[in-house]
Amino acid sequence: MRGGAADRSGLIHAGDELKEVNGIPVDDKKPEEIIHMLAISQGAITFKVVPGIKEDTQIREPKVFLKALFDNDPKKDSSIPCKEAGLDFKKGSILQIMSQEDATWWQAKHEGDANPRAGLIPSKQFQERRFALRQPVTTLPVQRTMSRRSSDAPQRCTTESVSPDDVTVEFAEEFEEETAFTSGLAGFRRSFRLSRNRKTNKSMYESKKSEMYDMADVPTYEEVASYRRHSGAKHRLVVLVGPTGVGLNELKRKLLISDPQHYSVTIPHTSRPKKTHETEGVEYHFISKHLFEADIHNNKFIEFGEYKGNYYGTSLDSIRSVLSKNKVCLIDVQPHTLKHLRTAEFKPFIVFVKPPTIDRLRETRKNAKIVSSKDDKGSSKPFTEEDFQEMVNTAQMMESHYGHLFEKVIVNDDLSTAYSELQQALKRLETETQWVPVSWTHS
Ligand SMILES: Nc1ncnc2c1ncn2[C@@H]1O[C@H](COP(=O)(O)OP(=O)(O)OP(=O)(O)O)[C@@H](O)[C@H]1O
Repeated sequence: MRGGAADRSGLIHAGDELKEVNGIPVDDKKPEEIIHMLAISQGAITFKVVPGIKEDTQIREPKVFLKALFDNDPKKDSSIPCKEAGLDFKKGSILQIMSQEDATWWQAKHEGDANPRAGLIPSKQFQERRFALRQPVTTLPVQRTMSRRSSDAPQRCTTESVSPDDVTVEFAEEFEEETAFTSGLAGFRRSFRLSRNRKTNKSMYESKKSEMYDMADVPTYEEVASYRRHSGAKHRLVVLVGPTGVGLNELKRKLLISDPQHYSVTIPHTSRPKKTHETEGVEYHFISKHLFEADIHNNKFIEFGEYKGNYYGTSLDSIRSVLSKNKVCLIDVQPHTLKHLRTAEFKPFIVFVKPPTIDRLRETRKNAKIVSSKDDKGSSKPFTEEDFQEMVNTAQMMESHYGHLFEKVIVNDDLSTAYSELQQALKRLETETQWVPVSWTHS
């Protein structure tokens, strides 16, 4: 093992031929017998070896760090050659790779670990292969969202594709207007309300077919490098993800109120006519349906939906506009959108907001209201048992399919605790070094 006693001694190498152990010839012995001799010997061990060809290229190779995208418990791994030599790690652990010589078992240690001894980890290829064998092709529950769009609508706007968390975007405009607050933060109330409620048959949403392929990916490792934002550089995009009603808007609202000069949200586009009290670029960017469709075609929207025959959407340029003002841009999206945002340009910091247990939801949300999916008005109503259950189930599904993309998980039990956890995480983001995909550090 890299960093183990033999490696550190510098005297014994892979490829050496072992002739004797403690003066006992081992030419005729099986490896298990030699291992047994080693296991029962005490104190210094003497080897007689015929040196093989020395390979020391590894030492000069640059350090490689990988972020683990799955949990690994060698004790439960029946294929590992030696459980004691295995490295235990969790999703999100940063591993320093010490050897990739073996196609099946790499050697690695936890980044920053003072112990130089490496442990065995499954190689990327091996992990992918055994995961594929373990997982029979799963048939995901088919959820169809009824679309009101006309047949000539842009192709990407289809709602016929299916996914485990088949989603709908519901633009609850009336509700947004009801909850309007001070004009300085006006952008906030115009954000999309994202409804992932399967009960609804009133909403329209583009659900990219590629979402199905997300599920086919086997999350193994991602090569990462350390990154620290230098002063004056654009902020990382802050992306909140979570089930409907979990409190994404509430958390965003609190951040905006806390420091409107520092935090901001995007201004959505719409193809609906401007109302008399509205101003272009304040509530929305008002564009024609024709232009909206052209922009959809040109992939200008990160998310878009249709409501009462009008399009609403969040454009990539609206994110760029906030970031170029040197502000922290807060957005909340459907999880399948994440992969489109994971670019060197946006360097998204993805926060998963998770509901607490159902008992705690009952206690904490007694007086809270959720946007109703049962009527067209988007009016708010108290949470029901069904809402709580759905919130918990959706959260589980999101975590199991997209958990490897979340850099921070916050349980929204007590609101002020969740908020201060978020605030602290965002502070650290601006001051501390983080591990990000290596490709983000090349640009
Ligand atoms: N920790 C909490 N304790 C009590 N009430 C909360 C908590 N977090 C949020 N709420 C309340 O729950 C309701 C729904 O919150 P919010 O609108 O922020 O959810 P959301 O995730 O944005 O939902 P949607 O996706 O439907 O827009 C609001 O009334 C909010 O005040």
